[in-house]
Amino acid sequence: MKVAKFGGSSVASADMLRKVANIIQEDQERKFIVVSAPGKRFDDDIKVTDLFIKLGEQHVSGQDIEQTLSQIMDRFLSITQELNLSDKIVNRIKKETEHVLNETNNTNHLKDALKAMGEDSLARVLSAYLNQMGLNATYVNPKDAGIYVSDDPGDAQVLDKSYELIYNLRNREGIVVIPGFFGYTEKGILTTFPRGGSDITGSIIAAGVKAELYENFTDVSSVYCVNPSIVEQPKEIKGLTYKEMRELSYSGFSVFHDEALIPAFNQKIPVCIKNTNDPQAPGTMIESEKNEYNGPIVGIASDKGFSSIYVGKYLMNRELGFGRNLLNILVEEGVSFEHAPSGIDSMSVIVRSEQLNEKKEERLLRRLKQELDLDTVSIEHGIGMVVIVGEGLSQRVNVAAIATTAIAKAGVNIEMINQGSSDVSMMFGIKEEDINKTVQSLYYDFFESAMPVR
Ligand SMILES: Nc1ncnc2c1ncn2[C@@H]1O[C@H](COP(=O)(O)OP(=O)(O)O)[C@@H](O)[C@H]1O
Ligand SMILES: N[C@@H](CC(=O)OP(=O)(O)O)C(=O)O
Repeated sequence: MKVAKFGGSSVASADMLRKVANIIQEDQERKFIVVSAPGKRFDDDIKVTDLFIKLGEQHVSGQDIEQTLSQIMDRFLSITQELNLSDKIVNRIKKETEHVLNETNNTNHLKDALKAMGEDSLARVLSAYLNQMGLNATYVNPKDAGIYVSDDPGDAQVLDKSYELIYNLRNREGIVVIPGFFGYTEKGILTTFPRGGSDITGSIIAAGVKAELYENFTDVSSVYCVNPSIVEQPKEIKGLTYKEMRELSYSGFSVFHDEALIPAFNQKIPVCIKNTNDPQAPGTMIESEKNEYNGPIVGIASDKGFSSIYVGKYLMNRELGFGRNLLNILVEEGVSFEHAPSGIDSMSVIVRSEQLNEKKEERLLRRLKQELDLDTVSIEHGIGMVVIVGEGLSQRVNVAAIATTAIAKAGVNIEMINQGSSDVSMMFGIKEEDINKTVQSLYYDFFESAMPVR
């Protein structure tokens, strides 16, 4: 039995849904289908999830919602009409949306209930379409599927008890269509995963039903070794390990959600990234071990939006508990950190800038200075992270040399290097505006030139 998840790009239009239905029909092992909300059909298009978020914001602030509501319904209508499905489906989506808007008082619950409407509605549309094609398919709500999650609106995590419940889905007849992106708390409140979280649902279902394979259908034929928007037609990755993919996803490979690897990894379920537009292509396999080894690193990921907090204090190295006290202040201010390289008398803490605002930053720096009795404290914004990833990378003697040479050739100054506690990645902090040329130069030296790696 396989789980097939179709992302927003795969369910963006009626044409795409026809391809999805053919893929499902082609292989009887594809029993569990997880879907996202309709995504972008073209560059300037708006994802249905973003339209639902806008609808909620307008409703909460007392603005007129009519235009956004009809924009959403038009997206679904264009799909159902082209697929010759009954208008009843869209009428039901509209009624349910209005019900959520009128009956949900808690703003967090409202936001999540609306965010989930895109996936929920699309799952209903797809199962109706599969039925129309003569297939036995049923929509199953995540609550009935057994997906229980923590009480963290917009940031839910699956509860362990879910897996046993999900296993029972194997007894259902026919094809099971489940909306991605959300589950229910033990109190029965609908709660969503982080953005892009339909991948997480797919992995949870795959782990729960103990699938032989989790297929993740998207709009690219494989995971490339760098983001294709930075390097044109980069090399494809045929196979990589869970650990490598998790590092790459966390560091910027948006093709697969980093949190989606864990359920599959725990049950050792292989994941295959495939293209809805080219389903015969082999795609990229993610497993515990790689069969093919094609170089010292598998990929280069990059991300922006980091800030570096620099603290300096003479004899910091001799002060017991300095690091703990510093991190404690961050915890109290609700700021999580990404990396914390340290020297003898100094330490930098890299955080995601989105966690800060002017007031919080001012308070944080003041508290650090006073409570840690620092000589200096400063913050730099606009930091980008470039991460090279590959199992066993730290044991290869000249990987760091190739990387730093490539970065130097791009004329870029390295602000921070972190070999990482893992054996899998090496990280470089640079200025955000230098990301593209850094990645391009690294790509060339690691993947295009014949420089030997020992
Ligand atoms: N290294 C990479 N390999 C492949 N795609 C990548 C990579 N990095 C970023 N992407 C982007 O990820 C996109 C697919 O992810 P996403 O938009 O979330 O798909 P979906 O709509 O299926 O959920 C691709 O279109 C591509 O632009
Ligand atoms: N629709 C949700 C969840 C998701 O996974 O979407 P997509 O498959 O388009 O990345 C979002 O936009 O966040």
